Amino acid sequence: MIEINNLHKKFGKNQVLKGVDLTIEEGLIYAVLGPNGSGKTTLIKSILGMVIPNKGQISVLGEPIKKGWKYRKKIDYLPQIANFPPNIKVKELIHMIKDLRNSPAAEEELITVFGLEPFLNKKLSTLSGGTKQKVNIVLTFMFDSPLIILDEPTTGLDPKALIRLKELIQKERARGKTILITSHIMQFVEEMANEIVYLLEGEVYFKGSIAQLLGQTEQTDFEHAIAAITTHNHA
Ligand SMILES: Nc1ncnc2c1ncn2[C@@H]1O[C@H](COP(=O)(O)OP(=O)(O)OP(=O)(O)O)[C@@H](O)[C@H]1O
Repeated sequence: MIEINNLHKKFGKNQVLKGVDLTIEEGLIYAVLGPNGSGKTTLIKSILGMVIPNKGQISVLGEPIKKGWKYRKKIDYLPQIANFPPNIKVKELIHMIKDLRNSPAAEEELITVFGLEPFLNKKLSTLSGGTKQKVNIVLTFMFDSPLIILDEPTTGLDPKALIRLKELIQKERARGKTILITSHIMQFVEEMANEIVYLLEGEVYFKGSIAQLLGQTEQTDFEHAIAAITTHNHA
């Protein structure tokens, strides 16, 4: 699904990615983890073509992404911070994104699932952080792309919305989608991820299942295994 070879990215003197090699298989849920500033968002944005690498190759669905932007239509992306015009109403935003994508969209069920009907005629600037995030989730999941990338999707969600989000992710996975998630919420990662990708010092420091991570770090719970990851050898 995604093939990344020897990816380098620096911002000024800050060398963020120093040779990332990563294969993302179709139909699994991957969690991209790592300390603050380790380059998770930079890696995701490189896959999306929003960050241009200094070196290395990325292919999505067999096509090098340098060849053009059309592959972007195969990706649904939830950004960490979505900056939409504050004066626009929720339903206007949904229509605007549908027009821009020009792909079939199924937003109605998602609006119901996240209880957004009362907010459809409200301006974005009047919404709470969690409600804005629910709107962003609808905007991401209303399309039907084979690859879904979620940057900190749980931000601001109440427990009910979090359950709905988890159900949604599992449903999409069951339909054969590939899903890439970054999150600092280890319980969420533990519940959702089939594969862990841990970035450290610009490289993939660990890649494998949660069971492999527990074995390798000799820990019994996931949170401690993540905390202990750097004191053990490379995968
Ligand atoms: N556009 C940019 N210009 C300059 N520096 C940048 C830019 N984007 C990211 N960086 C820097 O690159 C490093 C990695 O940032 P990135 O957002 O990828 O990390 P992250 O692992 O997603 O962090 P977090 O866990 O805090 O979200 C940071 O030091 C950040 O300051």
